[in-house]
Amino acid sequence: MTAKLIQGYEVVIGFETHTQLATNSKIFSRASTAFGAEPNTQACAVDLALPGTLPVMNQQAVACAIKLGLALGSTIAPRSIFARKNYFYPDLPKGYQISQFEIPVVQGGEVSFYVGDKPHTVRLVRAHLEEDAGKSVHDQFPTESGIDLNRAGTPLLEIVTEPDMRSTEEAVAYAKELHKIVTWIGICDGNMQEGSFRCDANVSVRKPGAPLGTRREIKNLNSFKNMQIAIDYEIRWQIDQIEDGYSIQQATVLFNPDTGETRAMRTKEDAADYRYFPDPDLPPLVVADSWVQEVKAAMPELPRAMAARFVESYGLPEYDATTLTQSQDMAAYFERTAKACGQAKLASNWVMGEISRRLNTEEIGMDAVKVTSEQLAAMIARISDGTISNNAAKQVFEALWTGEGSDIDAVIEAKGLKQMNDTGALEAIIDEVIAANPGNVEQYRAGKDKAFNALVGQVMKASKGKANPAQVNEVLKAKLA
Ligand SMILES: Nc1ncnc2c1ncn2[C@@H]1O[C@H](COP(=O)(O)OP(=O)(O)OP(=O)(O)O)[C@@H](O)[C@H]1O
Ligand SMILES: [Mg+2]
Ligand SMILES: [Mg+2]
Repeated sequence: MTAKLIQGYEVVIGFETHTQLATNSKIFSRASTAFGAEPNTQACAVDLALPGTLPVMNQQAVACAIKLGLALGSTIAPRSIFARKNYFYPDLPKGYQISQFEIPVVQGGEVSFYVGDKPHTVRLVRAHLEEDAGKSVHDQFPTESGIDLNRAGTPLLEIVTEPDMRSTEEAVAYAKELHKIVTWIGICDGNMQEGSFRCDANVSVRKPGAPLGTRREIKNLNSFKNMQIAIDYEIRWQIDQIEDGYSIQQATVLFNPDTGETRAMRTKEDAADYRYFPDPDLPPLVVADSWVQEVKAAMPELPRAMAARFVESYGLPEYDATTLTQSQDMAAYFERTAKACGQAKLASNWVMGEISRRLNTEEIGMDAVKVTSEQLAAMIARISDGTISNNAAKQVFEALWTGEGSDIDAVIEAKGLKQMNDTGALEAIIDEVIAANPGNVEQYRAGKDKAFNALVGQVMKASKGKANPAQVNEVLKAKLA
């Protein structure tokens, strides 16, 4: 792999992503995981590890891990172990976090994606189940910090990659692909603002061919935009340090969105500092193959498989298929439209074009789309049967989107958008245009294509845009021959 160098340095990036699993209750207790409750109303005795309580594994969380493993071609460990990761922090009243260390439930696998039109693959090391900690609240009280333990015990799947990424673009593309997959298979709601999908980017730089440089880990990047700014800044900062003669210290750094800079928070613990040991309260996690098969049978079709099918069965270009499978909603909408009108490429053009453009400008999702797939299909049918032109269709679409009309034929009628399909009337117009533009006619006969286009323009204008351009071409050519 040839990587782009920055000032003669190669960039190396590895990701740890904490995905909050979409379970109703916590990983080891029955407390709710709903977001936004009053502070400290959703942490029970188990989440706090009060004496006499015991954690009980949430089966749903394990099912989520199995799904991810199946989606990414990983090995699902038949037997994995929970460990205590010991550290002190005010939002961790137990003094340890239950995590998986030596034997995680998901091992290996890979994520494949495109950067532009170049395919990339990032290998996974592992994905392990763990509980989240609480939250320290620093902006509620002027002189004190608060602790909110609602998040304590929320199930997380930490997905760890090999240090396989070689640029910021690649890292962001990886994160977007992973985000797409975890939301697609329904194990995570993907809400980055609420912290459901938190990425830590481990960044180092080195001269090509040199051993790996020392990494600094940027914590909790909560938007793709911030991710890009933070990694870019971190790369520059590390190169500047090295060029100035300093060495890089392994550290955990925070990104400040207000300044666009990263700043060291603490020097990084090594695994040994956590004094990991198997949690005596939890037996090994045993996943029978029959369970894996059961989950597999219920897996939805994955985005890449779906894209391949769109190419195969609808004859779509690769680009269309990849774009349409950016989200399940969009893919489903496309497919309903294509099936209903039998014009897959036209359906794809409208979904990727007009529909996407309007969703973007109005900052709404597919769930709030204002033209139903039935309406779009009916409109496309009117384009392909020659009732309206593509241009007229834009006006129909506008009326549907704004709610001005809902029945396609009624809108076409009311706006007078019907294409002229009466050959006699069209011929009359063309005769008039030919008579009125002898100059253009002469030029066309002398071999000037431009003059022909001018005549087509005149006919379209005279028909008030209702002539069918293909038909105009045909009749005009015949008459001029
Ligand atoms: N030299 C390096 N440059 C960039 N990334 C690296 C380098 N070495 C390791 N990494 C990446 O750093 C990440 C390390 O994650 P891992 O969970 O194994 O350990 P950790 O960060 O020490 O633990 P913790 O979960 O406590 O943060 C991996 O994604 C790995 O690919
Ligand atoms: Mg980690
Ligand atoms: Mg880490």
